[in-house]
Amino acid sequence: MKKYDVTGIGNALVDIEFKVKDQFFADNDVEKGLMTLVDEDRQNALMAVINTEEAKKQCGGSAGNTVIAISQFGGKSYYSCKVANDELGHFYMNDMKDAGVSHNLNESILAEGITGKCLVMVTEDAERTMNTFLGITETYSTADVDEAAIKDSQYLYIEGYLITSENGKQAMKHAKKVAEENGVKVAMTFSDPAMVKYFGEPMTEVIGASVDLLFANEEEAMIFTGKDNLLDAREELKKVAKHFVITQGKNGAMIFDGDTFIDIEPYATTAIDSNGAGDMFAGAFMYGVTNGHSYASSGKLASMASSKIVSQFGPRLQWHEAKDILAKLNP
Ligand SMILES: OC[C@H]1O[C@H](O)[C@H](O)[C@@H]1O
Repeated sequence: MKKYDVTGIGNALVDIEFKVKDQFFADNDVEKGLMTLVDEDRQNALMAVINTEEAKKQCGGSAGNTVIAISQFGGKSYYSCKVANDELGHFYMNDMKDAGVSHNLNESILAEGITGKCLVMVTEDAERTMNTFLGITETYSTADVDEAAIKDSQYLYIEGYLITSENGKQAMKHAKKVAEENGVKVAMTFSDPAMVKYFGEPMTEVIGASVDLLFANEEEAMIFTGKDNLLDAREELKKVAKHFVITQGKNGAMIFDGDTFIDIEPYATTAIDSNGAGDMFAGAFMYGVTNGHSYASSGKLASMASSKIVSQFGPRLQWHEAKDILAKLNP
């Protein structure tokens, strides 16, 4: 019996999420729809032109959102990450604890520096655009990987955003090696189209021979495989992942269970904010597969949960919402 269902590794970022009009991007020279890395001055300049009082502040990061989702459904998750000894670092640590996620953060060992922050800009079409200053999480390295937690988990979950630095890439490879040497399954997410567009080669290097479970959206699947249609892309993905999930937005998702493809129906909703929809899908799905559900049932749970997430502002469910969704899955 493992202590954790899933141990995640990824960037620890405090999200400052707010609504903008499309004009905001033109006025402030921001590229819509992507995650763009920025320096602290640039982020502060953007902060100066938004109404921060209307913004929502929560601990985030792609894998962070996923391990929180696992916890909210009743799973046991652990997050191996890095924040600084500053106000946002303490906020992050406490928010993770309140979300029921075990972690490697400890007040007495937080390093000096600046905690990473992500400005999440949400437009009326529910699209999310992110400008991220990584701060101290940019130094996340092999030394920060919690090997004991990985060994005591059913799955290691690797966030694709770590690929932007050499030390992040080494941490991904090291964590994967520790997992594989100890019979722990390896799951990975591409995180964002920009990660496979600009870091396709290092991403392939991290994947190595294969991963057990891969999460991608349609755009990421096609960019990574170099195919211009999903049918070809999904055939190519079989070469690098034993099982995989391709999320398809309002069209649901498809799962490859190692043998056949399973179509997952979407749940109709009015989309408000797509931030964290993929993270929620992965979290609900991994809760399912580590807690005795079939791939089809886990996919259904994930589809219900991610449709709920896009219907509201922010990447996290309320605890009672997670409970309600589970109750609908197992009436
Ligand atoms: O996937 C969404 C997450 O990615 C970014 O890292 C933000 O923190 C946001 O919460």
